[in-house]
Amino acid sequence: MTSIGYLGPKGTFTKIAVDATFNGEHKEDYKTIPECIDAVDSGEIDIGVVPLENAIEGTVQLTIDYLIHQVRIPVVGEIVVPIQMHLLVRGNMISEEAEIEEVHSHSHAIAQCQQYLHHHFNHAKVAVTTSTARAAEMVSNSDKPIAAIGNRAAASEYGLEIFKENIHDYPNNHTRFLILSHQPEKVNIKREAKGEKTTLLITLPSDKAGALHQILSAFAWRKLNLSKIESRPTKTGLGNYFFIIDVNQSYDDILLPGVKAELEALGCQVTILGSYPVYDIL
Ligand SMILES: O=C(O)C(=O)C[C@]1(C(=O)O)C=C[C@@H](O)C=C1
Repeated sequence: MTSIGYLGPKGTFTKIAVDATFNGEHKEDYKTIPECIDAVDSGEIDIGVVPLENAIEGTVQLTIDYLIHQVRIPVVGEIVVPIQMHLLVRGNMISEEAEIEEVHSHSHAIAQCQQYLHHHFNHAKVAVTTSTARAAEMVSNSDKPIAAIGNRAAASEYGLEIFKENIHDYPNNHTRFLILSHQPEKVNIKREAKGEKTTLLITLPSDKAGALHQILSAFAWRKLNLSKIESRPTKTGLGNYFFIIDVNQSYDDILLPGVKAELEALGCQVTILGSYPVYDIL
């Protein structure tokens, strides 16, 4: 049976992404994103699902850096999930905000509720956990007046109440998750894809005027639509970057191989991180 790893425990947004995309496969939870990615790389599990980017807070840097620097696992799919953050507490424990002494959650969830926390919980300690569901689990096991930021699934998984709904700072909130696997034939998804993407990792040859412009024109004159460009440090010194570029189409036989050859002729190093379908969970 195919096994799928995710950032756990049960009740994370990553688990929601997994449940909405895969059928009855064996699902294995991991405490951290690197542990989940390592398990895919070593073959302990067949597929891993990890968060990549949130509409409010941006890239999950731990994920992208791990995929660039530590392992090379093909991206075989993307899942876009709507995100609603709620404040979760133990039932009958808290009647007003002022009683809550601590708020716990994943750093990316805390960042998505920054304004809310600033206006309502300046009195409280805000603490980071390995995931939103881990925070919910902690709150359910504690007899202190503390709260977690998490989703509805975590509230029911850990028997918590929703003290305040939709506390994320901007309404149109989504997170992109990556499906990683060395065995694409094992990836069996129950949804229709809504599009295709290719992600390229590009290293510039040297600090040269107009280099980024030359890279972008290789896509532009072929009329390839980009949906994201991001730079991440190569970690070799200040000013040295990789560029990660998402193109809104699959790796075809002509256009993208043409881009790759053109960039290599300019002295760039080009790695295809994946060419994959995109699934939207509405
Ligand atoms: O902690 C969780 O529930 C996760 O699945 C992680 C994660 C993230 O890293 O971005 C996923 C979606 C939300 O953006 C907040 C947290």
